[in-house]
Amino acid sequence: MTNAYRITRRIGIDAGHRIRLHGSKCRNLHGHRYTIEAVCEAHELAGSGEQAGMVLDFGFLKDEMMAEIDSPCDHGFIAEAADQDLLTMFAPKSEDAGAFIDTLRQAVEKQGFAQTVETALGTKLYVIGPPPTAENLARHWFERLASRVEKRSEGRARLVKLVVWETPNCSAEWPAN
Ligand SMILES: Nc1nc2c(c(=O)[nH]1)N=C([C@H](O)[C@H](O)COP(=O)(O)OP(=O)(O)OP(=O)(O)O)CN2
Repeated sequence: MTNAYRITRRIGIDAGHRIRLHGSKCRNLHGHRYTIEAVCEAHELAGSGEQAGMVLDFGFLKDEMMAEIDSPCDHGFIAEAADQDLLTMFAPKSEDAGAFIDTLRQAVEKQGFAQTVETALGTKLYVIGPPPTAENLARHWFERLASRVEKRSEGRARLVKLVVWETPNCSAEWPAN
């Protein structure tokens, strides 16, 4: 296999979550300062234009990570679609909780996630299918970001890994190789 250039861009977001079925403290509502790293590779660097000599402009990569990760999730709450009790807490008082949750689940089914600020407190809610562990978030954000990297680099670069640091000591990455 031919060698490749590799770049990494890091962003940080603050978000709340809980691991519904966790046997210990992580079933509580709590927050993390997540650090998210996107690793991109290209076999050749851009030969001309403003990205000459680059896999993908770090600034462009940041833009895409902000749009896909920061904008919907920063200072929001990340929930699992099956977490009925939690989603009921977020349901606006004016709306039937069942209908609110059904709408979120349909969006998750259709596009892999749901996002809204039409919640009881008007706060950001981001819903994914599986429990919001570091592993699942790494895979989720990888899948959301991959096509953006390809498009923004005009097909030159590909996202090869997304790493989620949930605490300064704990990270998960997708894919592992
Ligand atoms: N493999 C995983 N294990 C755990 C996850 C996870 O996403 N993947 N998540 C949690 C909890 O969300 C928890 O907040 C983090 O766990 P823990 O390391 O126990 O938390 P600390 O605050 O003790 O972390 P420090 O870095 O030691 O401060 C649990 N497990």
